[in-house]
Amino acid sequence: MSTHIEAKQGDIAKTVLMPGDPLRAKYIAETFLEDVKQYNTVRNAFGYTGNYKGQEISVQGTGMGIPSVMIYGEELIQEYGVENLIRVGSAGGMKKEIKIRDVVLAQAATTDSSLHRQIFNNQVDFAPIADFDLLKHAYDIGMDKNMSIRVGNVLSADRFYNAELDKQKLADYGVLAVEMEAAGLYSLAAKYNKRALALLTISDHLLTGEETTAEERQTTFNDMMIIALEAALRMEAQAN
Ligand SMILES: O=P(O)(O)O[C@H]1O[C@H](CO)[C@@H](O)[C@H]1O
Ligand SMILES: O=c1cc[nH]c(=O)[nH]1
Repeated sequence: MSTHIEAKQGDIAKTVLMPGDPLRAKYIAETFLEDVKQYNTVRNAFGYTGNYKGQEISVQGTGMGIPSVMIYGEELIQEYGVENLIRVGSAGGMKKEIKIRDVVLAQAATTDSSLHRQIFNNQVDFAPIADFDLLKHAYDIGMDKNMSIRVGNVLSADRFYNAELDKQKLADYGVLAVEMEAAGLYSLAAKYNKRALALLTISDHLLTGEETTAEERQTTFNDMMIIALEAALRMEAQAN
């Protein structure tokens, strides 16, 4: 048991899918996994372990924002020996080439969080990046399945509501989408020499104001979940 997770040692798999929304964790477990056991209910941050095509995989809801995802990431790595951390989140599109329902693979994560200034004592602006193997597997899987995949930089914003932020400048510099956790997850993976990737389904668009319907969200979120699960299988095959 760790501070925020009540699982016993051995209850959590080496690869964990990490949605912000705990109900998305429940949905993934119920829809895609077999022989599911729930290992966490603390703070309703639901956590499950089950089998996907014979491979043990866990799903952990992380809550919203860098502070929250870093609590779960830290405990999963430090207390439960997790190796692969795969965020499956929603994001807002920031560039006109990015369409609602696209799945963005966050190759890097820019942030307005002070996280890296604190870690590196203001010496550098650290660039948090995805694990290349995870990224390549996810890209290959998405392309093979003819899914609408985009790869690039995202913004991990500290505030969901931030009228002051110059989003146009970020878009001009190639930032594809905004979400709230990837930079923290990537930095944690770098610190502990683990692997992390954020897959993000575009649920709304900051330029057009367009939003997905609940039904569309479910179908496209499924695409992202399938990519994450299949990438997890490839990581396990690679490790063995
Ligand atoms: O859908 P999730 O994974 O929670 O991700 C996005 O949604 C939340 C904001 O509504 C933030 O956590 C953001 O990163
Ligand atoms: O953080 C987020 C997530 C989805 N959509 C947004 O606009 N921001």
